[in-house]
Amino acid sequence: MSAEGSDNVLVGVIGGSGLYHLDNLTFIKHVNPETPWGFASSPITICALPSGTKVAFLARHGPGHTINPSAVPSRANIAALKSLGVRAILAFSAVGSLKEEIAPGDFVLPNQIIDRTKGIRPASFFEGTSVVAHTAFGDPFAGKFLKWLETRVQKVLEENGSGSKLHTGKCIVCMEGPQFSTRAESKMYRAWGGDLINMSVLPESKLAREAELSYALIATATDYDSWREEERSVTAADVFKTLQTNADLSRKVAFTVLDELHAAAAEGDILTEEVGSMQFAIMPRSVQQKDEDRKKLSYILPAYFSD
Ligand SMILES: CSC[C@H]1O[C@H](OP(=O)(O)O)[C@H](O)[C@@H]1O
Ligand SMILES: Nc1ncnc2[nH]cnc12
Repeated sequence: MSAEGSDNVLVGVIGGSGLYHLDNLTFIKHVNPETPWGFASSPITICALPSGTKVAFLARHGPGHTINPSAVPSRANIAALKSLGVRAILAFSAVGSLKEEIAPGDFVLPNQIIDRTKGIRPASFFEGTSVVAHTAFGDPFAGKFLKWLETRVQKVLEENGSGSKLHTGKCIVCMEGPQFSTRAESKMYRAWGGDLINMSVLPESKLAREAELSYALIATATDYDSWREEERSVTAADVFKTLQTNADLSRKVAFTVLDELHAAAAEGDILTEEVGSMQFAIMPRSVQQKDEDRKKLSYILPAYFSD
């Protein structure tokens, strides 16, 4: 672990489209660790809550939204956050709704994912190494963390009085993009049981699991994608309409939950499922693992790969 860990930053926030900063928190500094997978999307902002609790913030597409979803350096993003000492990641994403009851402006805590990426994104820390690992991903989000968030996010939405609803237990489809879906695809995802769609939750969530980090996504609905017969299909302009309001509300949610989340992370409360989860995922023939690969992997999993 790098010297950056001494900041005691246990919680990382990943901001998506529209959420490029947490300017309701106090800026402390930028850090930009070089990981074995390169640099993160942008320097990571270390910022403080009024209590002094520090958190790390990373803009997924860079602060000027210059990185398209297929090119987000997710391995570097997750590795960099882990190198700071982060144990839990609260990620935000702008999503399309595949269900009538999930309206633009609503917030959602998905618990399942359907993968419609096209295999062009590096999706594992083990890729290209002599180490094989088969990570359990049946429940792609941290279950206890999701439960923990439910009441807290609900409270912020109610207090905000904007009418934004919270939906839980939903399934998000992650498509490759950058173009939006056809009408036929949008309808197919509904038939498959998809409730939401974005271009970012994979491989981010898989990599968080490989790094034994607790990961939850707050999906903020911006549009109805392209399945509604009578409506025109989604455009970026539709997405932009709700992006700013959703981002403002996301900042309120972050401001409200981060102190308590830091405390829970410090106690190990919501982290028990992920820590240790890779132990039986890694194929055990360590004699055949190259030293250079063990060194690389020790950056994210020192418990298994530090000699
Ligand atoms: C701007 S519309 C499509 C774009 O928005 C979402 O980004 P993020 O998940 O980072 O909020 C979606 O995944 C696409 O990348
Ligand atoms: N309709 C949509 N499809 C994919 N990603 C999105 N992000 C926001 N809206 C989206």
